[in-house]
Amino acid sequence: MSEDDGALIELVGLEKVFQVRRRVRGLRRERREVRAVDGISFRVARGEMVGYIGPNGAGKSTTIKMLTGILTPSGGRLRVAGLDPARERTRLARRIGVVFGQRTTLWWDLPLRDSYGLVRRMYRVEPERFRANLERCVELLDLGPLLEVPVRQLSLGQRMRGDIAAALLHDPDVLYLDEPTIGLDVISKAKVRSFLRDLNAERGTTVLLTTHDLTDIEQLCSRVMVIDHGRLMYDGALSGLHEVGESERTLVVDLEQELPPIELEGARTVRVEGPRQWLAFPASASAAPLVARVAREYPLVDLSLREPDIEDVIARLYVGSPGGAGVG
Ligand SMILES: Nc1ncnc2c1ncn2[C@@H]1O[C@H](COP(=O)(O)OP(=O)(O)OP(=O)(O)O)[C@@H](O)[C@H]1O
Repeated sequence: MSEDDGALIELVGLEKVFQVRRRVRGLRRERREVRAVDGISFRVARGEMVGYIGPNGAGKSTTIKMLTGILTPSGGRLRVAGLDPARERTRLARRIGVVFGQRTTLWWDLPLRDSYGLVRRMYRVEPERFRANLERCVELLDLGPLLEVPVRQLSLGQRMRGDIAAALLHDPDVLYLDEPTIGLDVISKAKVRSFLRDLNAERGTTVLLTTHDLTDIEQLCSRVMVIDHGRLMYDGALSGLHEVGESERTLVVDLEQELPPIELEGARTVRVEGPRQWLAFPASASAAPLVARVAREYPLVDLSLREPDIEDVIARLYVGSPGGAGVG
């Protein structure tokens, strides 16, 4: 791959196998292989913002670690910004930024400003560029009042904003975000999301986002990849998940009086509460014939249609996979 064809990240049949030793019966040990990433291929073009989701243990972190060069793949090919991450880790570090929601890359005892100074020296960012980038991050992430505060005194939301700024001071082409909104309150989440949207729109920064919060994906990513058991289960628009997840829509009907569960072909009554009943039917089917039949055969007062909840769709997708688990 060259960077000219627009792909900034390219994986071809990527694999990572861990050898784990388990103690079995007394002192005997058994070797076991864990295929954490089991032949994954995808391309991410410059400027894309892609969600990378899956249940716990699916292989997301292992993929990200290979993309940053921390782990060496067991098989397959991998290029990021035209570089081989494991072999050219130092050169790659100048092109990527990484934010882990669960841990900070900042120095606990130092005020944010000093942490940023260290980042500048580590990445040898030119003073002018550093000043401009810092100014921009401070303004957009509301960091002004926090610059002199030691990191250990920051709230989780403040620290996360501080971490995001630290990952961007050297103008990376690619930003990996691992659970960037985990544990944040509603306002902090909104701030982080709006900053990432602006960053992507204005700078064209390519973003790969791992999250368990589907609102992050809904609000930020036009494309989502679903991984389970180290394999790519889905790669496409978030809306397309409804089709592969065999999701259902729900017709909520209010009848004139309490009645036994409605029985109609092509729908099943999933809930009855007094005169209100919930009818589930395949999301791919049209609602019109069902509505017409309910109206014809039952004393109807009102009705409404509910679209499938994306969380349900993804949970279904995981459950449908071999040995699948629930949403992590
Ligand atoms: N260093 C390691 N040694 C052995 N097995 C590992 C190692 N790192 C990860 N694994 C295993 O590889 C599989 C994938 O783990 P990974 O951390 O990539 O999943 P994940 O999708 O990031 O999960 P989570 O959402 O819980 O962070 C799991 O079965 C895990 O136990």
